[in-house]
This record gives sequence, C-alpha cells and structure tokens, in this order.
Amino acid sequence: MRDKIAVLGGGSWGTALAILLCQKGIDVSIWLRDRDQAEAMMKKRENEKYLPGIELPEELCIVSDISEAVKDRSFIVNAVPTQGVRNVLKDLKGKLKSGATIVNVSKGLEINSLLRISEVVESELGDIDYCMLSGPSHAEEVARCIPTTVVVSSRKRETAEAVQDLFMTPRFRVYTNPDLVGVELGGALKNIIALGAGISDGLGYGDNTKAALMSRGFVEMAKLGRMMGASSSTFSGLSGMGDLIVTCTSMHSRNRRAGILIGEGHSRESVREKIGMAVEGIKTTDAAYELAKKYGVEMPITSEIYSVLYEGGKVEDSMERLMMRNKKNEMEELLDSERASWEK
Ligand SMILES: NC(=O)c1ccc[n+]([C@@H]2O[C@H](COP(=O)([O-])OP(=O)(O)OC[C@H]3O[C@@H](n4cnc5c(N)ncnc54)[C@H](O)[C@@H]3O)[C@@H](O)[C@H]2O)c1
Ligand SMILES: O=P(O)(O)OC[C@H](O)CO
Repeated sequence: MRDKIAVLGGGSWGTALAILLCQKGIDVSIWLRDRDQAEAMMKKRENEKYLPGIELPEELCIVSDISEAVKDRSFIVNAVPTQGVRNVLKDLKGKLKSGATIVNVSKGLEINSLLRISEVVESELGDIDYCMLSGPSHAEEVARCIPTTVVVSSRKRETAEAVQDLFMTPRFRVYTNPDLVGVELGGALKNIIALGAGISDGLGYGDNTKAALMSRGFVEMAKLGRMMGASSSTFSGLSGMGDLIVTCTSMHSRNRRAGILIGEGHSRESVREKIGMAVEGIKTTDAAYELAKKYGVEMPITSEIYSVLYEGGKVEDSMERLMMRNKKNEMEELLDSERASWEK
C-alpha cells in the first residue's frame, strides 16, 4: 500500500518537502491555515509567496482543513514555525490515525517554556512516535533537486529508519542519529549564530569575523548541548556544523539575511516585516539565553545577540565586548573529557 503523508505548514520548507515526497510517488496532502493562500496554490500550482518558480505536482492535495489533511495519514510532517506548533498540535487531538508518526522539520525552541519541539509534542499529544529531520537544507535548493544531506533522529531506531527510507532519494540523502536532543538543539541554535554572521556582514566585517563567529558559536552550541544531555559529536555532524555552515554563508538563509539588516541598523520588528518569512533565530535567541542561565553555561555570542535584539544594545559594542573578554585557553571550552592540560 502507498504511504500517506500530511505536511502541516505551506511555507517554503513544507512545500519543498511535499514536492520531494510526491516525486517519490507518495500520496501527500499539504495543510495551510490560510484558505486564500491554499486556493491560490491550487489554482496556480505554485507557492508564489514562499517558493516562487517551482511547479507543484498535480497529485499534491492542497487543503486548508486540518482534519481533512491528516485523515488516514501515517506520517505527519510538521513544518509550522516553532512558536505556532503548540496550537496546531492542540488542533490535531483526536484527529490522528492510530500509530501515526510526527516528523518534525521545524528548527527552534519554544519561548517561555524553553522546550524543544519533541517536548512540546509530548506535552500535547503524549507518547506518540516522533522524529526530527534536520540538517543543511535550504528549501530553494531541495525544490530544485540540488544534492542535499540531512539527518533524522528519534528515540526509536525503527522510527528513524522508517523516516530515512521515506525521504531518501538520489538527491536527498538521509542519515540517522540516535541523539534526539543534539539533533534538535543543533538545528535550533545554529539560527542564532547565523543571525550573528549576518550582523557581521551587515557591519561590513570580513570572512575572518564570520569564521570566528562560526567556530566560537559552535563551541557554545555544543556546551549548552552537553549540559542538556546531547552528545558532543552530534554538533560536528549535519545538524550542527553542517547546518551552521550553510546558514551562516548562504543568501537563502532568512536568519542570515535578518542579521544583515540588523547589522545595517534596522530594528527587530522591521526586519521581521522585511523578510516576511520565519526567522526562527529571533525567538530562539530568547529561549537559548534563558536556557544558558538555567544550565549555568557561558554563551557570549548568544548573550550579545540577545542584548542587540531585546535590550537595545548596539552591535558595535557587542563586537567589542566579544573581542575583549577575559583571555582564554581554547581547549578548556571544548570537550571536558578531551581537555588538554599544560600543567602536567
Ligand atoms: N526554508 C527552509 O529552507 C527550511 C529548511 C529547513 C528547516 N526549516 C524550518 O522549517 C520551519 C518552517 O520554515 P519555512 O521556511 O517553511 O517558513 P516560511 O516562513 O517559509 O513559512 C511558514 C509557513 O507557516 C505558516 N504559519 C506560520 N505560523 C503559523 C501558525 N501559527 N499556524 C499555522 N501555520 C503557520 C505560514 O503561513 C507559512 O505558510 C522553520 O522552523 C524553519 O526553521 C526551513
Ligand atoms: O533560512 P533559514 O535561516 O531559516 O535556514 C533554513 C535552513 O534551516 C537551512 O538548513
């Protein structure tokens, strides 16, 4: 029997993945909360706002009724931006097929609760099969079948492997990783560093600065991750360094573009409006800043981006503070177990 999948969220990523799955011969429905946008997509067979220039397969079923979207579907792909996920899950209660799996592809942390999306799902839907698909994957490139690699993680090996099979194509290679906490955090936290990389570009700084932000950003991502139970090596993989590279360097990245505007002096709110798409790093900075306090982890780049976004701090002052921090031994901040000692 053909797999039946629902994709929730008709932005660029939901649309790109719906196309990929349709091209594999899978029966796919895509749900958009906005009825006008759904109708426009049906009529034009294009997602003009979020993924222009890409033709939607005839077989893709586009709906604005969530019950219709998920009816009899075994896999539910969540591509709704993080802060909207909880409400969508509330709406799903009692509508899901028994044994359905949630495949989350959104990358962020819920503000206030500070929860990862797996935890939000558990708090709303209880013990349901869940996995996170993450990695360096701009929708604009996936929709054009540009070779891409991602990673899927779940607490259950069978779930991760089933989703690996479901998404794998000759142009979309899927790895598995058992470290759900690390995969979720890698996808979420890289957005903060991408904002920083964009700010640096907006200020007119160079490649040296960006390389510094990426490597030091990587260290603080991994430090928080370790404290939250993730494995350090996950951060060296697709959902850590891989995604950090693509997001900090690509002009497809909404987080990087938002950062550029902030570096040029635009306010947080005007940046959101100008980008007109999900910029997950803005709210995730807030959540990560609180998590860093909660776990007692020093995250200087995240703290400075928080200051710029939420406290009216000046980007130039943040840069100076980052450069003038206490002198450090680089290795002290890397893997505790691998710490180099000069004392012996
Ligand atoms: N675009 C990419 O290349 C890409 C790649 C990997 C992961 N992601 C992640 O996927 C998620 C979605 O990103 P996107 O790029 O598709 O965003 P987008 O801005 O292109 O689209 C977001 C879509 O979600 C809808 N939406 C927003 N809030 C909603 C809510 N509360 N309830 C229901 N629908 C809502 C919007 O109307 C829009 O259709 C984000 O977490 C992002 O980090 C994006
Ligand atoms: O456009 P961004 O910055 O949300 O990044 C999209 C993806 O996460 C890249 O892997």
